[in-house]
Amino acid sequence: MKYGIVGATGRVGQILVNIIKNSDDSIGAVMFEGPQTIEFEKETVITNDAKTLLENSDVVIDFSAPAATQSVLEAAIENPKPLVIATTGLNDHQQNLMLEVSKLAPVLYATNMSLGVAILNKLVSMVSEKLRDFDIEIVEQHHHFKVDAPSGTALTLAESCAKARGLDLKEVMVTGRSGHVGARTKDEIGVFAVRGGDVVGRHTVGFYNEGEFLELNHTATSRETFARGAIKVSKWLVNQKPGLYSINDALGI
Ligand SMILES: NC(=O)C1=CN([C@@H]2O[C@H](COP(=O)(O)OP(=O)(O)OC[C@H]3O[C@@H](n4cnc5c(N)ncnc54)[C@H](OP(=O)(O)O)[C@@H]3O)[C@@H](O)[C@H]2O)C=CC1
Ligand SMILES: O=C(O)C1=N[C@H](C(=O)O)C[C@H](O)C1
Repeated sequence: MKYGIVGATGRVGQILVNIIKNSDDSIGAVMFEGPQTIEFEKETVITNDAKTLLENSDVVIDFSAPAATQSVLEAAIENPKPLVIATTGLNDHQQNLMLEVSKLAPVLYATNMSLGVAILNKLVSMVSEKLRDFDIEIVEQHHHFKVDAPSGTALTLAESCAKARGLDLKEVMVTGRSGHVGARTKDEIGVFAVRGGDVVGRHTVGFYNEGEFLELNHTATSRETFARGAIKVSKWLVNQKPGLYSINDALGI
């Protein structure tokens, strides 16, 4: 299979490139914005043009930035290809574009490509529904280079918690508290971002009540987890019909 990689020079992209280079698959094309900081095989097309990337790939994996994801989605309307999108911080327009492309080709969007987080997401949904009276607070920790906050994963986890209680996340999410903010309201879901050092990714979903609390935590210790997860779901995605898929669909959980 020929992969197209958006964000090939990035922190995750470089790991992805190395894994695929050492496998039976190949890299048809890579896309990034700035200078070329790593070596590619001579048959790999290096481009910053999404159309060229799609033309030279059987499946595209995207760990980049929302602007790059948008250009790939726009090009995919004309040249649909299976897309695995891992970039976070997408706006409503970009998410709608993804929906449009998914009518033409299989698209999988996951804010976290790890199996552990996929399971965590199912757990928090169950706990949120069963422990209805418990206050939910989510804390995520990431490296100091991360540009979006809260993390895509934290937002997905918050969305699962809200949905399990029949709440609209937009109405109940609180991302900061400072000053005389008053007592916590019952339905609030707090989502807080910590940034520092080289933390790969840590998410804690806490359920707090009087007399007890439960905290569910996932910690990623290597970015290889995300890269390997994305490759695994790509192999599943290429055999699917057009549609918008989740990581749960690909993992069968
Ligand atoms: N779903 C998941 O499991 C995970 C998702 N992520 C998400 O993946 C994304 C990338 O993360 P990370 O690897 O740490 O980021 P980096 O900043 O290290 O890498 C970003 C890559 O995207 C490229 N890029 C940025 N803007 C453009 C553009 N306009 N056109 C083309 N290429 C562009 C960069 O190229 P250049 O450097 O040349 O500008 C670089 O290759 C983030 O959104 C992050 O949240 C990260 C880990 C796991
Ligand atoms: O930017 C990162 O590094 C990560 N981003 C994803 C997110 O925003 O949830 C996934 C992972 O936690 C690492």
